[in-house]
Amino acid sequence: MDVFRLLSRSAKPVQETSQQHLPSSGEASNPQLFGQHEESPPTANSSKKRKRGINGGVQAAVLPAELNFFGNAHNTGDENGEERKKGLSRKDIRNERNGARTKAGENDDETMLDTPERMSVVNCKKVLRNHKLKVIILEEFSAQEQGTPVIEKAKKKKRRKEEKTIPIKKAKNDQTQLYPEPLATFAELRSKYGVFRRLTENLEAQGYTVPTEVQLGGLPLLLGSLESHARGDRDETISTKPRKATSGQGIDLLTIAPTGSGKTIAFLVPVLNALIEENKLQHESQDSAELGPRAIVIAPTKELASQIVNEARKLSIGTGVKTALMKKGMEVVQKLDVEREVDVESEEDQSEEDTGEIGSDNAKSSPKPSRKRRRAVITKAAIIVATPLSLLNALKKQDGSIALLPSVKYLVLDEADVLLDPLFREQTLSLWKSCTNPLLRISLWSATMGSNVEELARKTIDDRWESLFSTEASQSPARLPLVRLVVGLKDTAIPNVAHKLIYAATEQGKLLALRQLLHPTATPSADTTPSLRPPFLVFTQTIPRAVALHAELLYDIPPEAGGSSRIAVLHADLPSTARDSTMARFRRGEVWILITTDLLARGVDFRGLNGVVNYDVPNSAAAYVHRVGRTGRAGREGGVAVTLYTKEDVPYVRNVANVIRASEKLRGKDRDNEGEVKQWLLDALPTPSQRDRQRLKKRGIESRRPAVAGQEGKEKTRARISTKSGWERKMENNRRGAVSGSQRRKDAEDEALALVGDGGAEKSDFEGFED
Ligand SMILES: Nc1ncnc2c1ncn2[C@@H]1O[C@H](COP(=O)(O)OP(=O)(O)OP(=O)(O)O)[C@@H](O)[C@H]1O
Repeated sequence: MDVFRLLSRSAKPVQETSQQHLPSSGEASNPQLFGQHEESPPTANSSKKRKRGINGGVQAAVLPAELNFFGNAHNTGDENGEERKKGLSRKDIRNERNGARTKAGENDDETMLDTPERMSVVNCKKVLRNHKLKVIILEEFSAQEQGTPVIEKAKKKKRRKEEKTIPIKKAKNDQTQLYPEPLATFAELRSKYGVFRRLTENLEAQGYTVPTEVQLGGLPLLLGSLESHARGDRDETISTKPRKATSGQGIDLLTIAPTGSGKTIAFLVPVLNALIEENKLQHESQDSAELGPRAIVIAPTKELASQIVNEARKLSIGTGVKTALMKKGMEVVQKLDVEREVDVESEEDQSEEDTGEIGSDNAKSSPKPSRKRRRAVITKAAIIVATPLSLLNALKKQDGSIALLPSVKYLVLDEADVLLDPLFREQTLSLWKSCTNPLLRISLWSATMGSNVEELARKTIDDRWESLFSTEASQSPARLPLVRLVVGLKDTAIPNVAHKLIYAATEQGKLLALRQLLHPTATPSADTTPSLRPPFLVFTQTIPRAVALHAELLYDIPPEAGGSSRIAVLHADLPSTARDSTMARFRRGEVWILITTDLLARGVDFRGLNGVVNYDVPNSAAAYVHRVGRTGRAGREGGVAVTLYTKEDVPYVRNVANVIRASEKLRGKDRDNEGEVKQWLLDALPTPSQRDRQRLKKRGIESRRPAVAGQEGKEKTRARISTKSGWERKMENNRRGAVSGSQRRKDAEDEALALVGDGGAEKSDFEGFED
């Protein structure tokens, strides 16, 4: 069924241009965003300046075999094909490959593998550069510093400051760049890093062929030991020994990588692998629930949190590691103030608890919080995925303090910039501080990260360290370095999405423009930008606007195409079950147009999404990056991002225009006449002041905020979404007024008649006039 034809009222169906590759109809392309069409390394007489990007127009050069690690999405298939012809099963092929690199036995316990092939630093550098990966040590703690009591360190630090010598932390302009050996194939997870067989099999079962950039850069950093990463220009071979999860080595990582680039896998695999290893080391009979949760993943929305849980569960099948979504009524740790009751109750409910993990009915059926007979369902999951508030509520004790989480060794902040934004900052930092394990490893992930967030992360790591080891007697364990991994250009939208910036002048103009997008009347001719086709998301600034837009568009879809059931609205004011069901219907393809707020702007992964409409201009450049990043996931081509703007938005559109321009440059459209944002437009758009930008980020466009009590006239109605003109509204109001007036008069007359009837009770025998 052609969704577009059904949706369109156009007499002439829009013809697809040959360039249109729609993600929902086509095969997913290579999930890597950069590097596939890279030229061969420059020769002595070739220019140093090279054109990059997936559509850079550069002819794909044939790389020497030892460099061509990432063009092998097809190679892998071909090789498999060849080996299959030889009659080898997939498992045989895998074993043979693993065997070729390593002599790893069948036993998963044998995680230290033979030294596999290594890449030279020169090649590492080339590959990292081609894939636009940059790894920097933000904070490093020298060997002499390790194990020194903090008081001494502080004294030393003070002395250094006084002497104006090199501080412990390297100065910003003196950061050390790392060149970790990139992960060429997922098979290397096992052969080079000793990742557990079951985990790699689960990964393989998802059908991924090549690692994305963030995976090829991030996984070696998190799975290998830092000493193994080549530094600077030393051309040495690189050791990639698997690190023992419990040894406390490793790094804290801050990752900035494009939307849809597979960050979830990049943070889940190392955590799961470490937990499987810990499970193996634990005494078999020991109840894992006694340990408490060992990893916490924090995400800003319930939708993203449950998506991470699904991903983690798929990866951990058969590994014994449980993941739970934090839900109301679920307990994470035993809090002292409810301890006695918990002990009694938890014993009573032992059988129930055995199945008691996230999503199970146990969580739902947990009793309503009654202070006296509180029945705590303490989760046995090793990984808890939660929004900041849901976890904080579960940790809150009766006296208002927060219970500690000493068992947690891995803390992951997904969408870290928003979690450390004022909206969530206090909650996130409280949770971070409650993780008191000295071996805690933290990783922060997002597609956008301001320097203030980076600074806050560094400060929190420092403060936490000093508060944990502030006594002279305490000997601090080895301090972990803080590393930053950047993929592509920081704070830029993905290059595989086509952007459209449409001036609609007024609110009514926007509605007309959106209807025009839904039902185009003309065949796109010269315009090479693919048209918007369902399924797509529509973002509004506020919940009332999302609700109003939904009401306005509800009957725009013809009944033969499914009618109003094809369009839905999702926002934070809806009950949890309604949110879940709308998400499920959208994922199943039953809903084609989903109107929402920034609730779905971050992290949520809809694989076949064709487009995003910014009905209201996003509040910041970062918000734009995340909203449009809901399409074009995992390298899929054909996604479209449409932004409508009115004259009220003009002062702020530059933010968006700059992001579009940078993303088109990344795509190779850097000449003025090729891109959506022409130079004349950029010149004409005003640059918002810092204050304006901050105000916009905090409050959005003022006129679109819901009316508050006391607002009159135009102020009150400006946020309204409707195609009706003011005059039509007035006439409608007059009509409504007239109808209700006449109704009132009729009611009054009826009342009067009734009174007359009552008053004449004594005349009840009146039987009419005689003739
Ligand atoms: N190596 C891979 N090959 C193909 N697809 C992949 C690969 N890794 C992840 N994916 C898919 O890419 C999509 C995006 O992944 P994910 O949600 O982790 O992105 P993200 O980087 O977290 O995005 P965002 O910044 O929007 O949160 C998912 O559908 C995932 O299944």
